[in-house]
Amino acid sequence: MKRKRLVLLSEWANQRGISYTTAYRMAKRGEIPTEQVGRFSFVVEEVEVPEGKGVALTFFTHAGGAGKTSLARDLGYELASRGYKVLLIDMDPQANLTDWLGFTEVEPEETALFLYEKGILPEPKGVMPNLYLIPAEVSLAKAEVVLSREPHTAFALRGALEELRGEYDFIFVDSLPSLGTLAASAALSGDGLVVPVELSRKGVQALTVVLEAASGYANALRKMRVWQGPSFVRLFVPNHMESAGRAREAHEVLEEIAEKWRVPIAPPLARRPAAYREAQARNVPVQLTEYSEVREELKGVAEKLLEVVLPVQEVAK
Ligand SMILES: Nc1ncnc2c1ncn2[C@@H]1O[C@H](COP(=O)(O)OP(=O)(O)OP(=O)(O)O)[C@@H](O)[C@H]1O
Repeated sequence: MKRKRLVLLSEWANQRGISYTTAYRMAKRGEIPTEQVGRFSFVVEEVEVPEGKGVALTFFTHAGGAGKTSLARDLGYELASRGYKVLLIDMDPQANLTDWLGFTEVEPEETALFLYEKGILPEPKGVMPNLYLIPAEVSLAKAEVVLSREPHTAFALRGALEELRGEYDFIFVDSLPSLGTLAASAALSGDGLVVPVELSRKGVQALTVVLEAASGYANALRKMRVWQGPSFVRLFVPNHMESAGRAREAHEVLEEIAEKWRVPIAPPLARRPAAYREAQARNVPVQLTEYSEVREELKGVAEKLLEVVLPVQEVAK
């Protein structure tokens, strides 16, 4: 299927060995099709991408600050700019994903709360070409009350996503830092978990609990005959990598855990506080900050994710 792919004008110029000024002038004269996203100009190219098969993944860990939300935002942007149609669902009442994408005025009925209370998943909002968002706001926390009163509602999101899979290539669910009922409902909604891991002693220790929880979710889905595979955790994404020895030690422990549980590991993302602060302040993915080295890192993580999920996607077809 043909889709629009967005290439940063500066990157497009680089690829062709021409100066940014020349590319900018060509865009101004209408010689190349461009689209504006915030203050960034993109060249629009047509690409062939596989038809929407809707791989749904939950960004999951109870460990706070590991990078679930940043990763959902940045991988969502990365895949959308390659031409994949991506839906992000903010399942965290903190609503950082929603805020960071610049959505500030959100009503409770525009969030997943509407699904738990009324059985309807709200209409996604457009973020940029190929990228959509179901936002959150603080009252999404009330979904926990519904879930404790009506535990079977835990599968509501999974059911709603089944209907949406045909429309999107990827659905990324950003879970909250908890192992409670709302986090479980988010985890049960798709084809497995993407787990960002802070490269520290505490960060890798937290994985024991994540892997136990993941086994529980996988067992429930196996019993329903809706999931099978070696591990429900589909990818570890090491984050906050520093050059200090402690991060390397943590990576070695992560490698042992990953081997034992048969979970692939993505290339690590370096700790770059200034880049992530700038991304939040300007409501853009981190790839659109001044820190261009982070773009290559995110490309590497996206490649690994595609390698991990696409074969299963073919099988599930
Ligand atoms: N590689 C990184 N380098 C520096 N800062 C980062 C990096 N990745 C994420 N951050 C920052 O760390 C903070 C926590 O990240 P994020 O909110 O994505 O994690 P989370 O797991 O979703 O958190 P929560 O537990 O609150 O849901 C954010 O301020 C984010 O900008």
